[in-house]
Amino acid sequence: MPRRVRLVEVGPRDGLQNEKQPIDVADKVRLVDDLTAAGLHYIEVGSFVSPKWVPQMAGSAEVFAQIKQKPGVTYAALTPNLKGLEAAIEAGVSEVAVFGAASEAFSQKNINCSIDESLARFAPLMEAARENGIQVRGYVSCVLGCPYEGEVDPKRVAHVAHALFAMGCYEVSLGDTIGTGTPGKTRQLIEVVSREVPRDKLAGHFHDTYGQALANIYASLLEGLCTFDSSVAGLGGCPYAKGASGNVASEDVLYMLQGLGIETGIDLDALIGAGQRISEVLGRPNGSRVARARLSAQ
Ligand SMILES: CC(C)(COP(=O)([O-])OP(=O)([O-])OC[C@H]1O[C@@H](n2cnc3c(N)ncnc32)[C@H](O)[C@@H]1OP(=O)([O-])[O-])[C@@H](O)C(=O)NCCC(=O)NCCSC(=O)C[C@@](C)(O)CC(=O)[O-]
Repeated sequence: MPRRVRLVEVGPRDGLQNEKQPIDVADKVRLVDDLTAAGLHYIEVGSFVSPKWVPQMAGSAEVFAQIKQKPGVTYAALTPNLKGLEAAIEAGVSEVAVFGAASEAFSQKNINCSIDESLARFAPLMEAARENGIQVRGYVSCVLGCPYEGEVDPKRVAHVAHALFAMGCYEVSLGDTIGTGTPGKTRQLIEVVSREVPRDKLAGHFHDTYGQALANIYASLLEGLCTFDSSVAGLGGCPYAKGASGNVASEDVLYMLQGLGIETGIDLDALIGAGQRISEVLGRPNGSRVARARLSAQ
């Protein structure tokens, strides 16, 4: 079991990208600033993708311009291609993420190209990122199931994860996009993928659609992973995975890690405050069970 875990907060991006209602730039900025104040060291702020595909992320450059960036904290963005990277550089972003999939059908639906084409698209992005001193993280979606193809062979995940790692992604986040994974399958997946990418270069990204996310994180901890993506108040879903609920709530992950005596450097009360504020802005119940329990006990 690791002594310290790194939490990658994806709420402002993965969480908000799926919202139907418009969200003001000021509310997004407040969310990121609240997360910084809660002690997060890595915040995925937005994405530079086609506004026709994901309209909610269209204001990402303005959000980056207005957030208060604290030294030592990484403020990252998703970029699907060179055009996205150029927009991110223009907005002063210092770390980006590329996103591929282990399923052909999901790759087509999400980024309008095959897996091989996506990897070819990432190559010039990686080169330009290197030239500009920008670190690149990689995502693989559908690692434990695909909304269009069903079961996904772990070897296919390992192939894409290895390709991303080999082209220069410093870390590869394994996305259970539709949350169908269970702890045994998660352990098996990590066992297979870690033959191609070292465990300390892998992260877990679990959606909680089937209520398995915390169990899957625990299983991943047992397998030696020590980086996890999560979303404050359990915000989110995926625009290209119908019915997918949010990422596991950051507050719930933090509570579990604290119970295991694992350090993160994050203040749970401040995080609960951030999650409650954005839930009220969105007019929806707080998706964190820990937050709901704590707030109802006040
Ligand atoms: C990848 C594309 C652009 C391909 O979309 P395309 O239509 O094949 O792209 P294209 O190169 O043919 O260009 C078409 C138009 O898009 C524009 N365009 C092209 N690139 C960009 C860009 N970067 N920023 C802004 N505009 C762009 C381009 O300029 C052109 O504009 P037009 O001439 O028609 O006016 C599109 O499919 C897209 O934007 N997809 C994004 C989908 C997305 O953001 N999904 C959610 C994130 S992934 C996720 O949530 C999963 C994850 C990471 O959390 C892990 C997990 O849980 O699984």
